[in-house]
Amino acid sequence: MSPLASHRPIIAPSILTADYAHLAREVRAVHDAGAEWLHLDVMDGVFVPNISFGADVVRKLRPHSAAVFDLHLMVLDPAAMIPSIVAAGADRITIHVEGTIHLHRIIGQIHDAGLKAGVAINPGTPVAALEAVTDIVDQVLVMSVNPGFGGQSFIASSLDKVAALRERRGARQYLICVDGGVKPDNAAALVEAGADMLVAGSAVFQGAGTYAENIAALRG
Ligand SMILES: O=C(CO)[C@H](O)[C@H](O)COP(=O)(O)O
Ligand SMILES: [Fe+2]
Repeated sequence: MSPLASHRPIIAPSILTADYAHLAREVRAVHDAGAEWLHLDVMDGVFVPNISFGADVVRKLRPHSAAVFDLHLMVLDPAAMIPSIVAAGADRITIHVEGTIHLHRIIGQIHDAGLKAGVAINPGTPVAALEAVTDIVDQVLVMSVNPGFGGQSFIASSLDKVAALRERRGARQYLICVDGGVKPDNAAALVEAGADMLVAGSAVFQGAGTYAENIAALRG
């Protein structure tokens, strides 16, 4: 069973596909449209073949939104970056299993700063890679596209990973999150399989309806 009181998924719009020329307006708009979380993708051009933004942009956006700032660090060796991301106003920080050889230590670093910590796995990484830290993390993130870009197609085998994580969770309290290619046509199946939080970039910012309609469509 989900650790959430009800199994209404948290929707976290990813600003990767928002209008970068008007980011403050965009983050206000999705929060007003009903998104409780905002997903901020930090990319270093090394761990992934793309560069997005860093702590300075997060800090500038912070006064424009009361949403939970959920940072997804797609960077190699995130330890050095974490203090500036914390100071910028992050609420939750997710790092990649594949991005560090000191996973346990960095989760502790995030917790010591008073934030919630998450761990992500790429499509090519099995759920078993999370096993040693699932008792200390607040969320796990299943990447359902290869990280680096918005607007990619959902990788179907991610659904099995979500189901496996729910199966393994037992009494632990971590949220199961999914990121990449999440659309109204796969959101219900993801929630049914056990997803508590859905990241959605293009489905929200480039969907057919208003932001409120696009978010409602994901909640089904
Ligand atoms: O981490 C990410 C990419 O690496 C993004 O959060 C993700 O791609 C969201 O965009 P979309 O919903 O369009 O796939
Ligand atoms: Fe992301």
